[in-house]
Amino acid sequence: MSAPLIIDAQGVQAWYGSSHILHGLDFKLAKGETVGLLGRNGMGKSTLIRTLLGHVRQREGHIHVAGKDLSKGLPHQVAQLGVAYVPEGRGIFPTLTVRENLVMAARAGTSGQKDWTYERVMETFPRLSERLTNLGSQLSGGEQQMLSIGRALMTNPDAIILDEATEGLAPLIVAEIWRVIASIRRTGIATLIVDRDYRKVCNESDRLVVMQKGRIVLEGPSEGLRGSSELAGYLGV
Ligand SMILES: Nc1ncnc2c1ncn2[C@@H]1O[C@H](COP(=O)(O)OP(=O)(O)OP(=O)(O)O)[C@@H](O)[C@H]1O
Repeated sequence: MSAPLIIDAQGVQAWYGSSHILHGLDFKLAKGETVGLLGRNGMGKSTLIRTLLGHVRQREGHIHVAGKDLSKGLPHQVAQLGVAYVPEGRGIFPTLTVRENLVMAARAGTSGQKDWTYERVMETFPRLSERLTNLGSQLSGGEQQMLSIGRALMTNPDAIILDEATEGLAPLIVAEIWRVIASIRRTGIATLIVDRDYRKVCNESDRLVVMQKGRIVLEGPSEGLRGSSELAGYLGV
């Protein structure tokens, strides 16, 4: 892998109380690549993401973000280094309008890049542009999800992590979100995707990482693993 690493984690372990969830795994996300993180329910995908982002405090191992040692880092430090997070269950401000939600997230990226402006987010999500004065709480689930992705883009990130971005949404909205994910990918922002639609993840990623019981059990180029019996076995499909 020759591109610089945005996330470089080694020997990551994590616990919730006395439950040992992650058992020493290595994970890398290089500049510009799209990684699909797969695994059955409860295998530790969200925990890995939340650990890399500094949300899980009970952890061990080495985590470097953009070359900086954030093994003991906090979520805002990870965000400042250009990693945006679209959490499962969204993460927007319900009492602020769509416009306010977007504008307050705006900032230049780590290299001063300002590619993602309010106008560009509006063009990307025409639906949101029709709801500018609505409060976050007044949006449909799909619109909230778009707003959450829009907020992440407004930070001009080097990487964006999408945890179950299409969960519980209607098929038309799901298709629209995948369209946006594909366009984010084309702009060169590194992306880490967790989604239940493993076929879509396989098709929309460069590399797959498969987890089972808090360990990485399979990884490699998506093209090679897509449709393999080994992948099907781990996913139980
Ligand atoms: N806050 C928490 N406190 C205690 N245990 C938790 C907590 N969050 C998750 N777990 C447990 O950690 C394990 C891994 O969960 P995690 O959510 O990381 O899996 P996942 O692969 O993302 O699954 P899913 O697709 O169902 O979200 C599960 O056994 C889960 O019950």
